[in-house]
Amino acid sequence: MRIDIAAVGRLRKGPEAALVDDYLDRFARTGRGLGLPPIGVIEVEDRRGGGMAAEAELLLRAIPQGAALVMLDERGEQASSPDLAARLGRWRDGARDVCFVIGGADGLDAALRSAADWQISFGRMVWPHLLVRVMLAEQLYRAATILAGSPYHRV
Ligand SMILES: C[S@@+](CC[C@H](N)C(=O)[O-])C[C@H]1O[C@@H](n2cnc3c(N)ncnc32)[C@H](O)[C@@H]1O
Repeated sequence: MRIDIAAVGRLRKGPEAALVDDYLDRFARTGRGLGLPPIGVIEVEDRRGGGMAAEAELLLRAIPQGAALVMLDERGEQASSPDLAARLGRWRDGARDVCFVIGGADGLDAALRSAADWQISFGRMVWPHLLVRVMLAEQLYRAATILAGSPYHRV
């Protein structure tokens, strides 16, 4: 099984990068005992001004073939943390790769979004993609702690 975050844009050194690294490290440590691999980060950047369609093409080329696609979008399902944990456990038990996709400043191309196995929302407001990467990393760590039965997540 592979777990990746595929994102448009480069996360440069700074507070967001430090937080993402911290949560991904914590996920790797917690996940070791659960049969969950460390999370990979795939970044794409369209330098030719091709917009969302060009970004979508770059993302599709970078995303592991056959992975379950979870798109981050404000119009998606407002899932709960236990929902995410349960799905993560099922992908693991089914040895299914999974890739979480975060768009750039313009968002995710509609055609790409329609290819998603699941679209999840962190609320109806729009967040900057760098903060979404931090929140997703924390939610994936939280999901691992739920699967581990550790007290990090309070019901
Ligand atoms: C700045 S937003 C994109 C612009 C936004 N789609 C719009 O139409 O204004 C960048 C990316 O962050 C993610 N994102 C932003 N807000 C989100 C939310 N509330 N829930 C889930 N993902 C979100 C999505 O992947 C989005 O493509």
